[in-house]
Amino acid sequence: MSGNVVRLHKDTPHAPSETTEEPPAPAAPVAEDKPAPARRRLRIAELRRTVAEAREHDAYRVLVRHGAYVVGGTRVLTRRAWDARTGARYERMIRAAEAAGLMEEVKEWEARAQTYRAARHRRRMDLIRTLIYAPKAIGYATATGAGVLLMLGILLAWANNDVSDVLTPIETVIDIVRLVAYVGGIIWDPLLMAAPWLAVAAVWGAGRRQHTAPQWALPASARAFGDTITPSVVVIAFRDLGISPLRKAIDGMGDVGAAMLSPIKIAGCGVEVDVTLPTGVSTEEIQNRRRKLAENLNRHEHEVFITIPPQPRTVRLWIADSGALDEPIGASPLMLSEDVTADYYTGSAPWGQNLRGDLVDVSVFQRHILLTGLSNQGKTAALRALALWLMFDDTVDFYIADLKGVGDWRGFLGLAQVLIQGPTDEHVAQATDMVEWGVDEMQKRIALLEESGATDGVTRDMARTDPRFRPIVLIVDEAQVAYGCGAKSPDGRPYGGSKATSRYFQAVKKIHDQGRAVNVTIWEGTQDPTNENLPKRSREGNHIRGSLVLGTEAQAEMALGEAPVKAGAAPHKLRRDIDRGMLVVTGGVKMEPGQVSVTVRTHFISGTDAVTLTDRAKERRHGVTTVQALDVEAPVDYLADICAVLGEDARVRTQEVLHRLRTRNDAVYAEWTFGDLKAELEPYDAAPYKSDGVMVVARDRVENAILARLAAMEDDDEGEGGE
Ligand SMILES: Nc1ncnc2c1ncn2[C@@H]1O[C@H](COP(=O)(O)OP(=O)(O)OP(=O)(O)O)[C@@H](O)[C@H]1O
Repeated sequence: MSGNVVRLHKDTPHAPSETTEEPPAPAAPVAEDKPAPARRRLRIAELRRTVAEAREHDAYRVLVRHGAYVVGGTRVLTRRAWDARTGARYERMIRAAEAAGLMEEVKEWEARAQTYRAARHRRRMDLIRTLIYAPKAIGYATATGAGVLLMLGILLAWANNDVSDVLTPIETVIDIVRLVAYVGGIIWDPLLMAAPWLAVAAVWGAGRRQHTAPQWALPASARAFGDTITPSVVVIAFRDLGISPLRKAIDGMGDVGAAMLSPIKIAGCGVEVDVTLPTGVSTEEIQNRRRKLAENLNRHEHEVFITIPPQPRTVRLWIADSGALDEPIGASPLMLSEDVTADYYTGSAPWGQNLRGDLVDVSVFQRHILLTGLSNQGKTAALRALALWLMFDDTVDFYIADLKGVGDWRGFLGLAQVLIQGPTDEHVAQATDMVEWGVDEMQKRIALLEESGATDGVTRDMARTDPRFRPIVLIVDEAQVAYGCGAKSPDGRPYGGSKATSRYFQAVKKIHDQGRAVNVTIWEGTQDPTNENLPKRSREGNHIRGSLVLGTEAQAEMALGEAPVKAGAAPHKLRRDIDRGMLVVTGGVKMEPGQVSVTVRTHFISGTDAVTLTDRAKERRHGVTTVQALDVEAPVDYLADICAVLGEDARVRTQEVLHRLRTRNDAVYAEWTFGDLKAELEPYDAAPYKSDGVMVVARDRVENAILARLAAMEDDDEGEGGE
């Protein structure tokens, strides 16, 4: 049997040019089958595997370790010697300062280098002068020495009365020189032979002290060294980030790379350090390589936080001690004392700890709050923790709508004025009614404040003594249910959405706009934000925005705003299900100048503990009857009422229209005047006009107005968002 074997790759080793019946050699059948690049990749992979296996062998590691100590130690000592004899050190410092953009330091090091060079020049000139005068000086010294020895000899001869003693001192010196030469002759050879070994021992010692071997070859104790965050660990982590200008700059700095770093400070269960970046490297590039940086620092990604401090071209790293973030934080201070008190105006709620381990208190005074996060990560618990503190100020009233309704807020029964619990459209309608009530209350208060002529808004004293100004906190948990509700109220307006007619959204917006100053605030908890379930305008009306873990950076921007996320706030980098209760917060908490967000590990107050606390607060409040179901009134539709009272008449006098409206709904229309009627109809081009000398309302115009309104609502339904 015969056949032609066609080789597609001519560079295949041993490719036969002729017909062959031999089967391929069994030694490398797979490799031979593959094209050259694939074979090369295969070989590289094999090589890597071999190297990795070799690293497992102790003997190989010892060999590499000690070899690297010698090579590295030689490098270290050579550099030291070179530094000691030349201006290289100054040059390096100048390059480091230049790379870090520290121009003041550049000038300082240039001045030092100049001083060093001038001193060296002086020393060299002195040496040359010495060499010129050396023969003469040696001559003088020899003659003087010989003269002194001769004088000594003469004195000796005189003392001993023996003329031969004149030469004794000179002979003694000659004997000593001979002895030294003899001893030198004996030890010179062994010294010559031992010298290389002594040199090797010296460089080996230097290499060992500096850990110049690769990490894998180091003994375990020295390898653990990598867990400690030292300046060189940080510098090497940055150098190996894979950013070329950064690597070049750090290489250029040599062993003074630490000039980029501020002192490394202990901060809670980790350390904090500011790193000034060389020119050409942006803070954003560093943020984008968080995982790699963390790995270079021997940490998990979640253990390294990168923020942007106010100084330009600087990143601030907070690096957790390995595993420290997985340790729970202590119980809430609310659980530790039975005498907790709260003050809406002057106090702040104990919420948790920041990463430095400092307590984080949040002031909720006249602040709207928005907490977001993926489901089941601790949003309700974090929001509830604030209410569980504030309820100890018994001048504060709570109006709560829990649109999940599984009992998370049950403890507030008998404490809150209103507690709506449930996820249906009916519950959304009630929640909307509750928030709209908040708007009415807010407007009443604004009018009252205006009338009173108060100049400092609602003072603490007013809030405590005048029930009309008691702080009101409206809480809507799972607010995405309200924003996403498709149901409409009887007047045709939707509860949900973000349109001009959306009832829940509009009510929240009004409270965001004006509620703060009159002690009407709203706190919302929402899940998994999107533009649909949390409109932009609603997000931005809040003073405190906090986010638990989220899926994407885009969501993080929705939750917290673009600026904090750009500055390093990263709820999307938290770990789902592991970092439960960990919140990235903007506003309301103490921050350093220029800081825009704080990562807070919140204390967890379980449902049972929450009930213990609410029971305690209820005792102090003496029985509040909580309304659990609002009798939602169908909002009045004026246009529809006017149309109805016109009946079959084509035109009806305004006086008659007002009379018929009163008959239809006296509670609403008893006080209506011609002005009210005109104000209602004018925007629809259906205002009363004069006909045969009397003011009338035309039925066709009112009907057209209703049709136009209906069409506008349908357009709204079809259109997008319209925030
Ligand atoms: N601060 C915290 N520390 C540790 N674990 C927490 C913390 N807060 C909440 N958890 C855990 O997370 C679980 C869910 O909490 P919570 O009900 O507040 O989440 P959620 O985000 O409101 O959920 P959903 O959106 O589905 O209603 C709790 O049962 C608790 O086990």
